[in-house]
Amino acid sequence: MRRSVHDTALAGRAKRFKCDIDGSLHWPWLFFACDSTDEIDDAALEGQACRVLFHLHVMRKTLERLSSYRSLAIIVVMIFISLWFSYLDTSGAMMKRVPYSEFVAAVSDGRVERAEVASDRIVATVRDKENGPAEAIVTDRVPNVEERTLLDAMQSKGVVVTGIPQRSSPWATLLWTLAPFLFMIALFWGFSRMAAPGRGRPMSFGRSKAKLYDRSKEHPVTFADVAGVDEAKAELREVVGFLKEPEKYRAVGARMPKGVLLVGAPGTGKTLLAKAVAGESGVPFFSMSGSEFVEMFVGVGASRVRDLFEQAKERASCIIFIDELDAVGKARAGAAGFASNEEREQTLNQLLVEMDGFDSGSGLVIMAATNRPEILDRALLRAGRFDRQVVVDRPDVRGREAILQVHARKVLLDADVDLEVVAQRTPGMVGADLANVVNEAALASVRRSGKQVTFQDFEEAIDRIQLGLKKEGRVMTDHEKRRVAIHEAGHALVALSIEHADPVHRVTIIPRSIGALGATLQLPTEERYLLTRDELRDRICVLLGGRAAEELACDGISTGAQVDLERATETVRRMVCHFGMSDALGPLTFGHDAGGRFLPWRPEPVEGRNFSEETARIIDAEVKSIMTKEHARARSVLTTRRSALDSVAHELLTHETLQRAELEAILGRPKRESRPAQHPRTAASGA
Ligand SMILES: Nc1ncnc2c1ncn2[C@@H]1O[C@H](COP(=O)(O)OP(=O)(O)OP(=O)(O)O)[C@@H](O)[C@H]1O
Ligand SMILES: [Zn+2]
Repeated sequence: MRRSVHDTALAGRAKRFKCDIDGSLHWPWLFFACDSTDEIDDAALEGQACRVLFHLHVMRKTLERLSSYRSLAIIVVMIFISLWFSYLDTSGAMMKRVPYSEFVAAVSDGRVERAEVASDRIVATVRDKENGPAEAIVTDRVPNVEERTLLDAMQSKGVVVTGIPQRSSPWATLLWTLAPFLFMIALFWGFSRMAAPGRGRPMSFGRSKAKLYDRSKEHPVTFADVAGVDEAKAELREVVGFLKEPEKYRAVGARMPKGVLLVGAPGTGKTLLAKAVAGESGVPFFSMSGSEFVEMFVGVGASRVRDLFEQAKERASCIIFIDELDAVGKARAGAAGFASNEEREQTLNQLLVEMDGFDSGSGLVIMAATNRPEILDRALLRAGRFDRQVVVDRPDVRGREAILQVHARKVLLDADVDLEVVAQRTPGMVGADLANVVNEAALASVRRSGKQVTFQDFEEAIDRIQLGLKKEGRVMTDHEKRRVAIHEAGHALVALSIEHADPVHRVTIIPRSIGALGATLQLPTEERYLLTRDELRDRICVLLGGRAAEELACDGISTGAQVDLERATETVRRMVCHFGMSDALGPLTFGHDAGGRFLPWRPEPVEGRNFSEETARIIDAEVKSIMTKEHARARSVLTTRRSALDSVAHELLTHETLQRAELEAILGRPKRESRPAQHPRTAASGA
């Protein structure tokens, strides 16, 4: 009786196949194998027959992958052509065929030049009777008839006689001709086996490399794991709402944004937020980095984009997350642009096409992250694409505390640890840095074999991250040590003496691995978003304090002030060129600002100067004049407090590190009002 293979049988067979064929089987193939076996009796499917059938079907699948029957047809034709030629070659069908007697006559006439003798025929080169040109002939050999006499006759006439290989059987010929093709097929078979999930994919350039996070498999990230970015979270809650209950939105006719772009400085938690959206809404999450799309070959990126969207659409509702969107989404070069990059542009175009190509009600949400929104192609940002932009800001002091709390859940904290103070000590740090601080503190605790993480461990961790490792093994001469002490004392004293400088938190002459021989740590009194001209000037003055102290108290100056001078010059230049803070030039800006919004550096140099030679000269003069003024001011502060400078330097040499209270004890009450430290931010000046 013939009947269909029903589901349970199929499932059982699938299990068996799985162990039979070392796990490389996956479901689609099984279905493929079965859509033709359903006509076959169940019993016949058992055992060997079943396996053979399966292999045959897999083979067919493989051939299909070879872009199917057209190439198969070509292969078959090629096989026939080569078979035909080898037949002609071995049978001598293109040569003149002569009767045996005629050949014998030619031998006795001495017209035969050479002869190749096989078991069933003789191929020879024979001149014709008029001594014309030699031609190749073939004759059927009659075995055992006058054989010896013929050979003797040929030898006596000086014919070169050689043997030729036996004509091989047609089957062997077929096999040899087929060998390369069989080899190729085997190769593809191997490749397609490798294409099974969980293995490398040699033939899959165009496949997207997206990683799929399935909520059911991993511990899902939720909004509780992301702290300090409350505005961003609030905006993303809406996306979660949509993914959870799309009908509610559809009912009112509300359209969800197709794309959400997270912008913010590196390490602020953009990736984490995207994962949290997936975790909260419980949908699959495809994650891929922008740089993974772009390969050397034109067209690969585009097909990866296509593949990614195809995979995602099958699984909607789901989230596609593209990290480092700027790697593909950089503005396209104009028509005249030399540096146009064909591959990247194609990839970007494909991305634009795909984003247009799905319906915003389909449950597919695209999220992307970048820290360079300013270089993105305008087309990406227009309505209907990444039409919602969420800024993930650097956390403020309360945000930092919240982030520290999230990460401190995983470590054993000593009772003396106040995360609020740690947050105050880590201004400017982002989520990734803070995660690092907690981890470094835990490591510090292990190093000293502690049971819990103490506040001291946190202090050490912060220093490690801000200033680099302590270089305790570094031996400095007493001379050098004294110079560093004076230099740092100079910074500290100037900072304590002028009105707008941030209070000094700590001075140290312990060398650190990031090039600094000592450091003066200042913490601002509150979280600041603006700086006045006076504050900037005072900063410059503090930076120049180190050099000024060396001039006054050491014999001559040293290389130790390089970093200070660089920073001071950069600040002055920005004051003059970008902040309009110079009297001679007035409220104008010159040149291009040297930083992105979220990155402190500009990745590509901006060419061209938008001011005249004359202005350039005035800018230089202004920069120089401000620097000179501040330098003179620092010197005068230190000259009037020369004895204080010496005593701070002396204390530094004995104790190596001075805290704020100790400094104040040496100097007496500072001259200016010091406001209580609440929301500090750091400005560490190097050696
Ligand atoms: N707001 C935050 N709350 C808790 N942890 C955070 C936060 N921000 C960052 N982190 C920690 O830092 C790690 C790195 O963050 P993430 O990769 O999300 O940053 P990113 O903004 O995507 O950085 P990049 O722009 O460099 O890709 C996270 O795995 C997490 O441990
Ligand atoms: Zn210095």
